Amino acid sequence: MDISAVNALSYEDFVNTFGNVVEKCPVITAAVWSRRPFVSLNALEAAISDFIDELPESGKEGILRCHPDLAGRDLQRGTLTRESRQEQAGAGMDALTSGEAERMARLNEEYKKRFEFPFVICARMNDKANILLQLSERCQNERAVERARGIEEVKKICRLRLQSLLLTDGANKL
Ligand SMILES: NC(=O)N[C@H]1NC(=O)NC1=O
Repeated sequence: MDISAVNALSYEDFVNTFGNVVEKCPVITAAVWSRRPFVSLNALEAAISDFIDELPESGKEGILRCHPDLAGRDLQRGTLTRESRQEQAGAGMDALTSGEAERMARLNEEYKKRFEFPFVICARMNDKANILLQLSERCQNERAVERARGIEEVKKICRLRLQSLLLTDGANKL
C-alpha cells in the first residue's frame, strides 16, 4: 500500500489497519488520522511519535502498561496480539530453557515492582541473551530514565510494525 492509499482510508479502515502499531493503543491511531495527509511513511511515523511525546508522563506510562510481558502470561496462554506473538517468537521468547524462563519471570516482576510499568524492548532488534542482559541492567535505572527508554522502544516497535504493514504484500490487498 502506498501513502496515497493510506491517505484515502476512512478512519474506520485506518484504525482497522494501523490500530495496533502501538500495542493495544488504537486511540493513538484514531487521533493521528486527523493529521493526514501524510507525505510519506516517515511522516505517519512522526505524527505518531509527536502524539506520544505530547502526552503527560502518566499517558506515556499508560502506553507502556498496555504491553504484555516478554515470555509472560499472555504468551503462555496464547493471548498475545498477532504482532506481539511474532515478535516474541522471533526473539526466541517462546523457546526459553526453564532456567531462562525463571530468570525472565523474576526480573520482569522485579522491574514492574520498581517502576510500576512493564519492561519494554523491541524484540525484533534483540536476541534472547541481549533481552535478558538489558532487562537486568535496566532494572537499576531511575524511573524517569526507564519511562523514556521504554517509550523509545515503543517507537522502534511501531516503526517496524508500520513497515511490515506498508511494505509487504499483505497490505497491498487493501
Ligand atoms: N514487553 C515488551 O517489550 N513487549 C514487546 N516487545 C516487542 O517487541 N513486542 C512486544 O509485545
